[in-house]
This record gives sequence, structure tokens and C-alpha cells, in this order.
Amino acid sequence: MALSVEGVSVRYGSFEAVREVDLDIADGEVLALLGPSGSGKSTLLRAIAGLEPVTGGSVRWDGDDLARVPVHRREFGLVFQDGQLFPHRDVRGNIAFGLRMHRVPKDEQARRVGALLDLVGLTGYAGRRITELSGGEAQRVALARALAPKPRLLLLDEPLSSLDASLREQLAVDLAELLRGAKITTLVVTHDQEEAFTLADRVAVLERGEVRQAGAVPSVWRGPADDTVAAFLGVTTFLDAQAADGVARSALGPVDVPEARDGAVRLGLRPTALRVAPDGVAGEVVSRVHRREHLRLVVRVPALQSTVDTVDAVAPVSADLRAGDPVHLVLDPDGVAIVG
Ligand SMILES: Nc1ncnc2c1ncn2[C@@H]1O[C@H](COP(=O)(O)OP(=O)(O)OP(=O)(O)O)[C@@H](O)[C@H]1O
Repeated sequence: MALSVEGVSVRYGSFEAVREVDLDIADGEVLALLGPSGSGKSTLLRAIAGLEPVTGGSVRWDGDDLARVPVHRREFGLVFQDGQLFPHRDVRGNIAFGLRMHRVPKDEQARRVGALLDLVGLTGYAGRRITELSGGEAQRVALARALAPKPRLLLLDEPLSSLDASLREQLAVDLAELLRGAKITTLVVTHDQEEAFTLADRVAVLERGEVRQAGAVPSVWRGPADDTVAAFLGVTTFLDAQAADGVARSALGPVDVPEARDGAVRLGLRPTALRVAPDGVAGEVVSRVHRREHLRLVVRVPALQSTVDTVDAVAPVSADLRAGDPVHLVLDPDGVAIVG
């Protein structure tokens, strides 16, 4: 393992913000630390960086305990939400900062700055003032600055959350490609599940300072460990079902779940798991809101009355549905998770 976090706790006075966390990151792997606001993500990242003293446990790199290694000697690159660029230096000056500290020769500095600007999609920006950059450009420069000294671990704390939604989505895709392409070992902190799943090979879900679940992206997405993790990952309806031969049967009909073991299972449905169709389980629209890609509906389903009263569902944006309208719903396996 490149990074091993073993039993790490961090206290602020009597409050334990991080509790006995175990985490590993392999060489070249991207791990996303995901969790609601206040769950301890930034505290854990700061503890790994050496910015926050740990009150228990150890942070190791290739087996070596980093307890006595100060922040600037850990060879970790850091990017925060607001980039924290030096406003009085231009783009070149910002990116070359770490290189100057490492006494890299001038011509080599210039070559690295050029290559890093190409890498983050800002070719030709070297002479720009920081004040003349958009938010997205500034974050790209912050990333280039962090990467310049070739850190062995990149630590990103909500790197995209100060950007607007569409830019954030685009930058997340760019960043994912960059990290994979250059095989940069990375820990990224985010509260945004989509961002985490776009960027990471593995995710660890943190709740009240504890890791509730860690695993490969598809397995966590399809198999959240408990209701809390599932709800955090977008599940809005929980339903008991019986599985046999990869098909789960519930009051909403059968759905393919190849990974389910035979017997009783708990299904977690994201809104996209239930789609309006010509046939299917009957219901009545309670409310609707427009989302970017679909209409999001709350539907009362009489067949479920004994268990859950209403479910979330989706319909095409073009569907002219209103409260009171009758609809039929079918299950889409893509939105279904097996909980627990
Ligand atoms: N310096 C501090 N002193 C005391 N309590 C703190 C300090 N920093 C953070 N906390 C508390 O520790 C808990 C975890 O905070 P942290 O910033 O790690 O959460 P987070 O998951 O990163 O949240 P967010 O997504 O909102 O940034 C919170 O309850 C917070 O109020």
C-alpha cells in the first residue's frame, strides 16, 4: 500500500471529529472520501497531510510512519476548495513555486510549467495574472501548482465545489481523465456523490467521523452497506423483496439484480429505478418537479400502502404530468441497489 491510515482519531477538545479510521490507497489509485457536511472528511484529509495532529493511530507511507514528518516533507500535493493561489504572482510564478523551493534549474522550471499547463488544459496561460482567471481556470492552476513537484500523493479537498454546476461536471470529467492518465495517487474529499463516483476508483463513506463503508465504486453504488449510506447515495425508497436466480420480486414487480443472493433482500430504489411507462404498477402523481434530464415525480402507489406510501419516480421531461394524474411505473435495474 502506498498510503495506510490505521486507527486514526482526531479530537477537537472533547469532540472526536475522526474516530479510529482505517484507510488504504494503492499506488496510482484514486480514493474519494465521501460524506455529509461535518462528517470529518476535511479533518481526516488534514490529518493525513500533517496539518492536524492525530490523537490516535498512524499514517504511513510505504510502511514508514509519518508521525514525525512535517507537512512540507511528506511530498504530498494539496488543493483546497478555493485554490489559495498567490494573487501577486502570475500563473507561471504560482506553478513554479514548489519547483523554486526544490531548487529546480530555471530552464527545467519553464519546461515543467509548460507541460503542466498543457496537462490541465491551459496552454499559453503562463503570463496571466491570477486576478484575470475564471474560477475553473484558477482551480486548474492550483492543480498544476500542486502537481509541479511531482508529489507522491495528491490531496484534494472539495476541489470543484466553488464552481457552478455545469463547469463542475466538466472539470470532474477532465480531472478524472488527468488522474487516470498520469496514474496520480489521489485522495479527494467531496460531499457530492456524483463527483466522487466520476473521479474515484474506490470510495469511502464517512459518517460522524467513522468509515461506514469502503469499496470499489460499482460495489458501493450497487450495494450500500446500510440505510444511512444508501440514503446518502441517493436511495429514496426502501422495499423488501424476495430474490431467486438473480431476479428480485416485490410489490412493484420483478427486477433483475444479478448480484443478489437467493432469499429475502432489501432493495434501495433511486428515483430513476421507477420510470413512467404504458404498463406497470398503477399509481397517482402527488407532485412533480423539473430536473435537468427528467421530470421527478412523487407517486402514491396503492399496491404498497402497507409498507411505503409514496415513491419517487421519473418521467421524460416532455411528459405532461400533473398532481392527480394516473400513471404506471416499471422498475429499471440501473437505479436499484441491494442494501446491507
Ligand atoms: N478547528 C476545529 N475546532 C473544533 N471543531 C472543529 C474544527 N474543525 C472542524 N471541527 C468540527 O469537526 C467536525 C468535522 O469537520 P470537518 O470539516 O472535518 O467536516 P467535513 O466532513 O469536511 O464537512 P464539510 O463538508 O462541511 O467541509 C465538524 O463537526 C466540525 O464542526
